[in-house]
Amino acid sequence: MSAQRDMKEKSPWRTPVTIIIITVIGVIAIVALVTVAVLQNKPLSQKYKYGIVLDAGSSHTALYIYEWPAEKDNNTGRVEQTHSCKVQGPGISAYASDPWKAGESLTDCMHEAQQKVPRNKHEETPLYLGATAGMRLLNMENSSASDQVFQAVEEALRQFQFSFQGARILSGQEEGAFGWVTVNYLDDRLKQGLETTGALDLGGASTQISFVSSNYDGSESPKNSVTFRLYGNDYNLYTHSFLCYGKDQALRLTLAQQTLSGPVIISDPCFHKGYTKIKNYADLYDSPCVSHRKPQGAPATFNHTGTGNFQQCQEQIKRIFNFTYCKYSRCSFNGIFQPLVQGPFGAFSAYYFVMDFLNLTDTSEPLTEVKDKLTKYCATLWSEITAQHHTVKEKYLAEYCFAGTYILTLLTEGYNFTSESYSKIKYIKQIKGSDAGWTLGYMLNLTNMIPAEAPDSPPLPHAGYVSIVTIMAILLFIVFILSIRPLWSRCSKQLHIV
Ligand SMILES: Nc1ccn([C@@H]2O[C@H](COP(=O)(O)OP(=O)(O)O)[C@@H](O)[C@H]2O)c(=O)n1
Ligand SMILES: [Ca+2]
Repeated sequence: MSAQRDMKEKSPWRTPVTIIIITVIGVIAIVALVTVAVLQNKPLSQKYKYGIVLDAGSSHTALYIYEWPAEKDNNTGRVEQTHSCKVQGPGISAYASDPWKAGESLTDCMHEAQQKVPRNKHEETPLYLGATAGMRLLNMENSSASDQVFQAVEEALRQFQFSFQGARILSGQEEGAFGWVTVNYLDDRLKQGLETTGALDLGGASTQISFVSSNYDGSESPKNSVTFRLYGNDYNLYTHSFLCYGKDQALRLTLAQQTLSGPVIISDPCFHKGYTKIKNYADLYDSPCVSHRKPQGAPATFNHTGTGNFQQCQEQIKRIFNFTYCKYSRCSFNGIFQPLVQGPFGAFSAYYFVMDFLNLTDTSEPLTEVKDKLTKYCATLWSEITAQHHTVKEKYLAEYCFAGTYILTLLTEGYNFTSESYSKIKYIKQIKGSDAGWTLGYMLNLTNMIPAEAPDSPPLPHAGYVSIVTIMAILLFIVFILSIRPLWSRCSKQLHIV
């Protein structure tokens, strides 16, 4: 017994200094464990990647900068638009006779992009330019002029340090499908496999409609069908792009059918009473959408005069749609197949700009009321309109009655939206800070940022992992304190005795 006691008393564990050292080491070890566990799993939130897309539209070019977290596997982190820049001047197709100016026009926005993307990221940042209906029309009309515009634009873009990936014309199908991808990606509908939103895009020279229809398998009109496999879900998308049915070309089509006989005065119900302007026949017919209809022996100019009548304007617009032939089970117009519209829709670009200007974006309002309001707007005298909106450019201001009427006619007569399905349209400019349009979908596709299969989800989200490690560390600490408590009390007793 006494020998045993001697051994215990001589044990180094029993000296107060040792116990203090063990306690301090234990506490440091636990604090270190928690710190390492938390830091190792903390997302490296400062590291981003960037991508730049130039949307060379028929009326103007816009630059978009996108950003996404770099640490996510295969770049599957959320992509967001961080900046946009509107290029001064017209779309690149307007520089056909002066191609180098098309390249030059982009430099201001490109310099802005240089400022916005961190310098050390420039070389690795992909830069794309996609051109839409304006260049499609120029290419049809004069393909060498279109090539020269592309040459000039490419040369200008290569001057920058970004990783230039090329400039090209998007097909109408691509334009429609990528617009649909953008809207559904931003709404988080793809990742979660939710019901998708259709996309309605109204440009100046073309317009796109894209949606998933449960009773459409793509076989009836394969050229209107695009299939995607995204996050493990298959989508069979109906899409169509109507060239010449963007709002600026549709206005030409509408006016052209009123000038068939080459009159000197045109009384136009789509323009306000009191509006009158001398216009050139040559300018009106300077587009492949209408050039073949130019009246023979027409005078050089005509007097474009408004009468401000929504009903008659709608009648004029209806005449630019051909409903007489359809070789499919059902058509929208001009013999183009279209299943019945289905589900919610997002309407963006000029759909939004026009309806926002007219205060008609509230689609919970009955369609009859929307038409009543537009009837009143169109009937307002031009002098009153200009007085109410003196900051808006006259050319744009003059066209809102036409544009609003065109939108309602295209949706209800062209695409067959009913008062019920119309209420499922949302006029949108942006979703969560990113513009609705084809550019984001285009970049996501070219950078393979939407995987075909659903990514393996981690067993626990980051916050859950950190919580568990913290709880474990606290429990370990409590167990540790409890285990050294007897040693501490013995130690203090010893100190007392000493
Ligand atoms: N603030 C704005 C910006 C554009 N817009 C119109 O939106 C349309 C944009 O078309 P776009 O240039 O993208 O032409 P596409 O190549 O897509 O046919 C044009 O008709 C513009 O006039 C508008 O009404 N208000
Ligand atoms: Ca566009």
